[in-house]
Amino acid sequence: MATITTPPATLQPCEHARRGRALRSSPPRAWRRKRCQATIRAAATGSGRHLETTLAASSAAGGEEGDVIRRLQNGPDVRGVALEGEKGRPVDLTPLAVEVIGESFGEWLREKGLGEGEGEQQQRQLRVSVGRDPRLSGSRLSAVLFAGLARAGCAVFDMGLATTPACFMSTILPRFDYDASIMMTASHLPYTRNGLKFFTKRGGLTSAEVEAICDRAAGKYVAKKMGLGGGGGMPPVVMRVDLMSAYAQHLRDIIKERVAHPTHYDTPLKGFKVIVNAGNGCGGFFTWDVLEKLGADTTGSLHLEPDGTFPNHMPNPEDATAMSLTRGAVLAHGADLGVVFDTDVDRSGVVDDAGAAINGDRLIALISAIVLAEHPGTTVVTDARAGDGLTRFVEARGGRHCLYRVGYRNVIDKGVQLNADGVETHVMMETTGHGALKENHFLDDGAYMVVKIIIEMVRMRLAGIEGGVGSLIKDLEEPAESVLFRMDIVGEPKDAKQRGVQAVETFKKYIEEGKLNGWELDDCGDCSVDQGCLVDNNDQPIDVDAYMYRAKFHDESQKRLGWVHIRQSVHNPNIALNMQSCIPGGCKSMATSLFDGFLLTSGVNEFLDISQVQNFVE
Ligand SMILES: O=P(O)(O)OC[C@H]1O[C@H](O)[C@H](O)[C@@H](O)[C@@H]1O
Repeated sequence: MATITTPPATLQPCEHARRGRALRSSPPRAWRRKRCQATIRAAATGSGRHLETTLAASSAAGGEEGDVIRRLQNGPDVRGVALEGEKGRPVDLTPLAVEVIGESFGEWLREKGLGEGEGEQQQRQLRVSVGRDPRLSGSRLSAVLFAGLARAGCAVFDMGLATTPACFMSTILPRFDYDASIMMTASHLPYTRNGLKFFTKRGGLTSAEVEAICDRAAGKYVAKKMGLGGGGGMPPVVMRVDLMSAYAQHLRDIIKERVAHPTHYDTPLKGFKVIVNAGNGCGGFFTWDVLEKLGADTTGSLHLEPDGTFPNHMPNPEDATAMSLTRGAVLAHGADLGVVFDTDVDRSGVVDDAGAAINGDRLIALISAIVLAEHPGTTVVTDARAGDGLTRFVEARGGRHCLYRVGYRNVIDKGVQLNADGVETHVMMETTGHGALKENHFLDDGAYMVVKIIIEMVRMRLAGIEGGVGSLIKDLEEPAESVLFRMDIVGEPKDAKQRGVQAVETFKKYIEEGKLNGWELDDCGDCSVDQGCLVDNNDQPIDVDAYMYRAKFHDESQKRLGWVHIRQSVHNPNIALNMQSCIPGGCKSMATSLFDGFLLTSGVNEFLDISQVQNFVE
């Protein structure tokens, strides 16, 4: 297999990147050789003594065993298999892994200077909260997470079942005001998985920060395996706190204040019927603690009880069953709105009163329409899988559309960067339903997105506007076709990431060298964001989510048929190939061109399972 030596090249360096930041040509950190010495400080159990062991990076932090921990990093999250039951995937998110990651996070926080230099006390104890989704592995893994945090000297606050955005809000809401928070969740992934998301008051940690924590944890893991890490001792003291009631009140207050109902201020949702489908994840609270307390009728809501086996369907606004069951309930009960949350409520989708599913591009359009009315001319950042119709929708309302890398953190970070560069950017949304607003701490919060939509729904009725919220996006042009293929990366799991990069880079090279007729890499032109900022400047190449490209296809008559977006999955060893066409049959033409001209001829079929594309073409 060829070794990747070139960094993922620039499609077209973005103006914002050109301003002051040099492009680095280093390979992604995940497989960069660590040359430093790793110091493992291991506290001897009970005795208070410290063993200090210095190991060469190649045998500890850089060694095979430590890679067990590093491979748990999925972009800005930690994700892994926590329960037996997945064919070919052993448990890797073990209690020991979670404990050392928790401990490393606590130490990392201290190193970042949190809790220092406040008044007389030079260093106060850091306060870290922990929430979790209802997964079966959650309570066992929480216990070791608490232990890891306590070993790092943190005071631990257990919020029990919570949502990911609520965890972040526990660092902001006055009664809580924690230094940091961890949410234990694997979002919409199967019940066998679990994971961690990290927050400080600044927001979610970046991929690079999580990588640093995992690197540190890898050293601890190796030391513990060698019997050097201590452990045991007294169980940590953990304070149980009720965060979700305060978070729900925070959401209720926003709705009350912004609707400012002229006749019933405290119950602005009186007369509205709203269906919630929580998919047995964490979103049930929104029904009884937000909607009903504001006067809404929620009869007919679905799967509100948390159940870590997810017996009905995965909680996910992209899930066809979740959307169609919600649609059925909305129509059966004559509801004004249906709401679908993902497991940990950082994503959502809705169904309008006519039963139309509003997720993906439609949800981005709906939120953009609402926010553009409040902030004319604002920029909307999405991932590059958004359709051309969405760009026209945003532009028709005076907004600007910036298409960026897939991955919610990438999209949010791009918005933060644009604002810092003076480009007013209020909306950052991924087509998966992760949506963040500038007005809400740049936090991807599925419940807050629904709050925005509900406020608009009530305002429309108060203003006597006919039609539900769906009427706000009636001019959104949809693509004629859209397809997603997954090509599994075959072979040794440890080589999967590198093979994935190889496949994606080969695709790019093929197009650049003119080996694929009709194809052209999409770029951002002169980088005015209104032309779509399809930029991959990769000044900070991080793991797999730095390597992704979008290319457009023209047929022999130079007619543009659509585009393809290629990238490596962050969760599983596969290449995701999204295709969108503006004409019926366009996806088949594009798939055929790629199959014959690239997949069969470039050699990538030696390590990619291309059968999905083949079946589609044939
Ligand atoms: O790479 P995939 O398996 O398609 O998953 C990609 C998606 O994973 C998660 O859901 C992240 O939250 C999203 O930001 C990301 O787009």
